[in-house]
Amino acid sequence: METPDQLQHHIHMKKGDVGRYVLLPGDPGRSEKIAQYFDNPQFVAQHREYVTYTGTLLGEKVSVTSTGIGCPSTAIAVEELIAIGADTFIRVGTSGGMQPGIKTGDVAVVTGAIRDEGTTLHYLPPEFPAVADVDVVLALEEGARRAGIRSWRGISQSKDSFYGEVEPQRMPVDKRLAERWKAWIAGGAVCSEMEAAAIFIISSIHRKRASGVMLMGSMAEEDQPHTPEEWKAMEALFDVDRAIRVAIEGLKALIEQDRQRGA
Ligand SMILES: O=P(O)(O)O[C@H]1O[C@H](CO)[C@@H](O)[C@H]1O
Ligand SMILES: O=c1cc[nH]c(=O)[nH]1
Repeated sequence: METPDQLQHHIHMKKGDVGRYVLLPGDPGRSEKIAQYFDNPQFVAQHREYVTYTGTLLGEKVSVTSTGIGCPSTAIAVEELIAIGADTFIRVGTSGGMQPGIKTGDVAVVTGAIRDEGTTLHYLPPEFPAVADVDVVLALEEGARRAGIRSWRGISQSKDSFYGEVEPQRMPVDKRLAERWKAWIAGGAVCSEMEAAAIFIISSIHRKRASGVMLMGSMAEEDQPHTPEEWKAMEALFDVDRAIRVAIEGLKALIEQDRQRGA
Protein backbone atom coordinates (compact mmCIF):
# COMPACT_ATOMS: atom_id res chain seq x y z
CA MET A 1 0.00 0.00 0.00
CA GLU A 2 1.53 3.31 -1.09
CA THR A 3 1.10 6.79 0.32
CA PRO A 4 0.40 9.58 -2.23
CA ASP A 5 4.18 10.21 -2.47
CA GLN A 6 4.78 6.55 -3.55
CA LEU A 7 6.17 5.46 -0.19
CA GLN A 8 5.15 2.13 1.32
CA HIS A 9 2.65 2.85 4.08
CA HIS A 10 4.66 1.53 7.07
CA ILE A 11 8.33 1.23 6.07
CA HIS A 12 8.21 4.64 4.34
CA MET A 13 10.35 3.60 1.39
CA LYS A 14 9.98 3.33 -2.37
CA LYS A 15 11.49 1.28 -5.22
CA GLY A 16 15.25 1.83 -5.37
CA ASP A 17 15.65 2.41 -1.63
CA VAL A 18 16.64 -1.21 -0.86
CA GLY A 19 18.68 -3.92 -2.54
CA ARG A 20 17.32 -7.35 -3.45
CA TYR A 21 19.05 -8.78 -0.35
CA VAL A 22 17.60 -7.60 2.98
CA LEU A 23 18.74 -8.55 6.48
CA LEU A 24 15.89 -8.53 9.01
CA PRO A 25 16.69 -7.99 12.71
CA GLY A 26 13.81 -7.60 15.15
CA ASP A 27 15.43 -4.88 17.24
CA PRO A 28 15.43 -1.45 15.50
CA GLY A 29 18.67 -0.59 17.32
CA ARG A 30 20.39 -3.48 15.55
CA SER A 31 19.95 -2.00 12.06
CA GLU A 32 22.75 0.52 12.48
CA LYS A 33 25.00 -2.13 14.06
CA ILE A 34 24.47 -4.44 11.06
CA ALA A 35 24.90 -1.60 8.57
CA GLN A 36 28.40 -0.99 9.94
CA TYR A 37 29.41 -4.24 8.21
CA PHE A 38 28.27 -2.85 4.81
CA ASP A 39 30.46 -0.82 2.49
CA ASN A 40 29.26 2.78 2.28
CA PRO A 41 26.16 2.32 4.53
CA GLN A 42 23.52 5.04 4.22
CA PHE A 43 20.57 5.61 6.53
CA VAL A 44 17.42 5.37 4.38
CA ALA A 45 14.31 5.60 6.55
CA GLN A 46 12.78 5.23 9.98
CA HIS A 47 9.06 4.92 10.62
CA ARG A 48 7.52 3.10 13.60
CA GLU A 49 9.74 0.02 14.31
CA TYR A 50 11.16 -0.04 10.78
CA VAL A 51 14.73 1.29 10.53
CA THR A 52 16.53 0.81 7.22
CA TYR A 53 20.08 1.27 6.00
CA THR A 54 21.38 0.42 2.52
CA GLY A 55 24.97 -0.16 1.43
CA THR A 56 26.92 -2.71 -0.57
CA LEU A 57 28.67 -6.05 -0.03
CA LEU A 58 31.01 -7.33 -2.76
CA GLY A 59 29.66 -4.43 -4.86
CA GLU A 60 26.05 -5.66 -4.55
CA LYS A 61 23.34 -3.41 -3.11
CA VAL A 62 22.18 -4.81 0.26
CA SER A 63 19.90 -3.48 3.00
CA VAL A 64 18.88 -4.02 6.59
CA THR A 65 15.35 -3.32 7.86
CA SER A 66 14.23 -3.98 11.42
CA THR A 67 10.89 -5.76 11.83
CA GLY A 68 9.97 -5.03 15.45
CA ILE A 69 8.88 -7.87 17.73
CA GLY A 70 6.53 -10.56 16.49
CA CYS A 71 4.90 -11.77 13.31
CA PRO A 72 2.30 -8.97 12.79
CA SER A 73 4.86 -6.18 12.27
CA THR A 74 7.25 -8.57 10.50
CA ALA A 75 4.60 -9.57 7.96
CA ILE A 76 4.07 -5.91 7.11
CA ALA A 77 7.81 -5.34 6.66
CA VAL A 78 8.23 -8.32 4.33
CA GLU A 79 5.13 -7.46 2.27
CA GLU A 80 6.28 -3.87 1.76
CA LEU A 81 9.92 -4.80 1.08
CA ILE A 82 8.78 -7.23 -1.62
CA ALA A 83 6.61 -4.46 -3.10
CA ILE A 84 9.73 -2.31 -3.57
CA GLY A 85 11.93 -5.02 -5.09
CA ALA A 86 13.47 -7.17 -2.32
CA ASP A 87 13.60 -10.91 -3.04
CA THR A 88 15.95 -12.48 -0.49
CA PHE A 89 15.51 -12.21 3.29
CA ILE A 90 17.79 -13.23 6.14
CA ARG A 91 16.46 -12.85 9.67
CA VAL A 92 19.23 -11.94 12.14
CA GLY A 93 17.95 -12.48 15.65
CA THR A 94 18.30 -13.72 19.19
CA SER A 95 16.55 -16.84 20.47
CA GLY A 96 16.40 -19.49 23.14
CA GLY A 97 18.22 -22.75 22.32
CA MET A 98 15.97 -25.80 22.57
CA GLN A 99 18.20 -28.86 22.24
CA PRO A 100 20.54 -30.31 24.84
CA GLY A 101 24.14 -29.57 23.90
CA ILE A 102 23.44 -26.09 22.54
CA LYS A 103 25.78 -23.63 24.23
CA THR A 104 25.12 -19.93 24.71
CA GLY A 105 26.73 -18.19 21.73
CA ASP A 106 26.01 -20.99 19.23
CA VAL A 107 23.83 -19.96 16.29
CA ALA A 108 20.90 -21.65 14.58
CA VAL A 109 20.67 -21.65 10.79
CA VAL A 110 16.95 -21.99 10.31
CA THR A 111 15.38 -24.41 7.82
CA GLY A 112 11.77 -23.86 8.81
CA ALA A 113 9.47 -22.55 11.52
CA ILE A 114 6.73 -23.94 13.72
CA ARG A 115 3.77 -21.62 13.14
CA ASP A 116 2.99 -21.13 16.82
CA GLU A 117 1.59 -17.67 16.10
CA GLY A 118 -1.54 -16.12 14.68
CA THR A 119 -0.39 -13.90 11.83
CA THR A 120 0.33 -16.50 9.17
CA LEU A 121 -3.14 -18.04 9.61
CA HIS A 122 -4.35 -14.91 7.83
CA TYR A 123 -2.34 -16.13 4.81
CA LEU A 124 -2.37 -19.94 4.66
CA PRO A 125 -4.03 -22.82 6.56
CA PRO A 126 -2.00 -24.31 9.44
CA GLU A 127 -1.11 -27.47 7.48
CA PHE A 128 1.11 -25.44 5.13
CA PRO A 129 4.74 -25.54 6.36
CA ALA A 130 6.83 -22.42 6.91
CA VAL A 131 10.06 -23.38 5.15
CA ALA A 132 13.32 -21.62 4.39
CA ASP A 133 15.11 -21.57 1.02
CA VAL A 134 17.75 -24.31 0.72
CA ASP A 135 20.32 -22.10 -1.06
CA VAL A 136 20.06 -19.42 1.62
CA VAL A 137 20.40 -22.07 4.36
CA LEU A 138 23.54 -23.51 2.77
CA ALA A 139 25.04 -20.04 2.28
CA LEU A 140 24.44 -19.20 5.95
CA GLU A 141 26.11 -22.45 7.00
CA GLU A 142 29.07 -21.45 4.86
CA GLY A 143 28.93 -18.07 6.63
CA ALA A 144 29.13 -19.81 10.02
CA ARG A 145 32.20 -21.76 8.83
CA ARG A 146 33.87 -18.59 7.58
CA ALA A 147 33.08 -16.75 10.83
CA GLY A 148 34.29 -19.72 12.91
CA ILE A 149 31.03 -19.89 14.88
CA ARG A 150 29.33 -23.18 15.79
CA SER A 151 25.96 -23.54 14.05
CA TRP A 152 22.98 -25.85 14.39
CA ARG A 153 20.75 -26.48 11.39
CA GLY A 154 17.07 -26.79 12.24
CA ILE A 155 13.57 -25.57 12.88
CA SER A 156 12.62 -22.53 14.92
CA GLN A 157 9.51 -22.22 17.07
CA SER A 158 7.96 -18.87 16.12
CA LYS A 159 5.64 -17.90 18.97
CA ASP A 160 3.49 -14.92 19.90
CA SER A 161 4.37 -14.69 23.59
CA PHE A 162 7.91 -14.11 24.86
CA TYR A 163 6.85 -14.65 28.49
CA GLY A 164 4.90 -17.76 27.52
CA GLU A 165 8.30 -19.20 26.58
CA VAL A 166 10.51 -17.90 29.37
CA GLU A 167 8.02 -17.95 32.28
CA PRO A 168 5.42 -20.54 31.22
CA GLN A 169 4.74 -21.61 34.80
CA ARG A 170 2.92 -18.36 35.57
CA MET A 171 0.50 -18.66 32.66
CA PRO A 172 -3.01 -20.02 33.28
CA VAL A 173 -2.40 -22.36 30.31
CA ASP A 174 0.91 -23.59 31.76
CA LYS A 175 0.20 -27.29 31.20
CA ARG A 176 -0.63 -26.76 27.54
CA LEU A 177 2.53 -24.69 27.05
CA ALA A 178 4.70 -27.33 28.78
CA GLU A 179 3.22 -30.17 26.73
CA ARG A 180 3.70 -28.36 23.44
CA TRP A 181 7.24 -27.22 24.35
CA LYS A 182 8.12 -30.86 25.05
CA ALA A 183 6.71 -31.82 21.64
CA TRP A 184 8.72 -29.17 19.79
CA ILE A 185 11.92 -30.45 21.40
CA ALA A 186 11.02 -34.06 20.65
CA GLY A 187 10.46 -33.05 17.03
CA GLY A 188 13.95 -31.53 16.87
CA ALA A 189 13.26 -27.77 17.02
CA VAL A 190 16.54 -25.96 17.74
CA CYS A 191 15.48 -22.48 18.80
CA SER A 192 12.58 -20.30 19.87
CA GLU A 193 11.99 -16.76 18.60
CA MET A 194 9.12 -14.68 17.29
CA GLU A 195 9.39 -13.73 13.58
CA ALA A 196 10.70 -16.50 11.29
CA ALA A 197 7.30 -18.04 10.47
CA ALA A 198 5.94 -14.80 9.00
CA ILE A 199 9.08 -14.25 6.91
CA PHE A 200 8.93 -17.79 5.51
CA ILE A 201 5.20 -17.95 4.79
CA ILE A 202 5.09 -14.58 3.04
CA SER A 203 8.26 -15.39 1.10
CA SER A 204 6.69 -18.69 -0.04
CA ILE A 205 3.53 -17.01 -1.27
CA HIS A 206 5.54 -14.46 -3.25
CA ARG A 207 8.13 -17.08 -4.44
CA LYS A 208 10.95 -15.25 -2.68
CA ARG A 209 13.86 -16.70 -0.70
CA ALA A 210 14.41 -16.58 3.05
CA SER A 211 16.21 -18.12 5.99
CA GLY A 212 17.59 -16.84 9.25
CA VAL A 213 20.47 -16.99 11.66
CA MET A 214 19.62 -16.86 15.34
CA LEU A 215 21.98 -16.43 18.25
CA MET A 216 21.00 -18.96 20.94
CA GLY A 217 21.09 -19.12 24.72
CA SER A 218 21.64 -22.48 26.41
CA MET A 219 18.68 -24.22 28.06
CA ALA A 220 20.89 -26.42 30.28
CA GLU A 221 20.40 -25.92 34.02
CA GLU A 222 24.15 -26.06 34.63
CA ASP A 223 24.70 -23.20 32.13
CA GLN A 224 22.26 -20.80 33.85
CA PRO A 225 24.02 -17.87 35.57
CA HIS A 226 23.62 -17.39 39.34
CA THR A 227 26.42 -15.09 40.49
CA PRO A 228 27.14 -11.60 39.01
CA GLU A 229 30.32 -13.03 37.48
CA GLU A 230 28.37 -15.83 35.79
CA TRP A 231 25.85 -13.29 34.48
CA LYS A 232 28.68 -11.23 32.99
CA ALA A 233 30.21 -14.30 31.35
CA MET A 234 26.83 -15.31 29.89
CA GLU A 235 26.12 -11.82 28.59
CA ALA A 236 29.51 -11.74 26.88
CA LEU A 237 28.64 -14.94 25.02
CA PHE A 238 25.01 -13.94 24.29
CA ASP A 239 26.36 -11.34 21.90
CA VAL A 240 24.21 -10.78 18.82
CA ASP A 241 27.32 -9.72 16.94
CA ARG A 242 28.02 -13.45 16.52
CA ALA A 243 24.80 -13.91 14.51
CA ILE A 244 25.49 -10.71 12.57
CA ARG A 245 28.95 -11.95 11.52
CA VAL A 246 27.47 -15.24 10.34
CA ALA A 247 24.72 -13.39 8.42
CA ILE A 248 27.20 -11.05 6.72
CA GLU A 249 29.58 -13.87 5.75
CA GLY A 250 26.60 -15.97 4.64
CA LEU A 251 25.21 -13.14 2.54
CA LYS A 252 28.58 -12.73 0.83
CA ALA A 253 28.61 -16.48 0.10
CA LEU A 254 25.09 -16.22 -1.34
CA ILE A 255 26.00 -13.24 -3.53
CA GLU A 256 29.02 -15.18 -4.87
CA GLN A 257 26.83 -18.22 -5.52
CA ASP A 258 24.10 -16.18 -7.23
CA ARG A 259 26.71 -14.58 -9.49
CA GLN A 260 28.20 -17.93 -10.43
CA ARG A 261 24.74 -19.22 -11.34
CA GLY A 262 23.68 -16.00 -13.03
CA ALA A 263 20.73 -15.95 -10.60
O1 LIG B 1 16.59 -10.41 18.75
P1 LIG B 1 15.36 -10.15 17.96
O2 LIG B 1 15.59 -10.16 16.49
O3 LIG B 1 14.68 -8.87 18.38
O4 LIG B 1 14.35 -11.37 18.23
C1 LIG B 1 14.01 -11.95 19.46
O5 LIG B 1 13.98 -11.03 20.56
C2 LIG B 1 12.63 -10.59 20.81
C3 LIG B 1 12.21 -11.02 22.20
O6 LIG B 1 13.06 -10.53 23.17
C4 LIG B 1 11.78 -11.24 19.75
O7 LIG B 1 11.65 -10.35 18.68
C5 LIG B 1 12.58 -12.47 19.40
O8 LIG B 1 12.28 -13.05 18.18
O1 LIG C 1 14.67 -17.20 24.73
C1 LIG C 1 14.52 -16.27 23.91
C2 LIG C 1 15.53 -15.32 23.65
C3 LIG C 1 15.30 -14.34 22.73
N1 LIG C 1 14.09 -14.28 22.11
C4 LIG C 1 13.11 -15.18 22.35
O2 LIG C 1 12.04 -15.10 21.76
N2 LIG C 1 13.35 -16.16 23.25
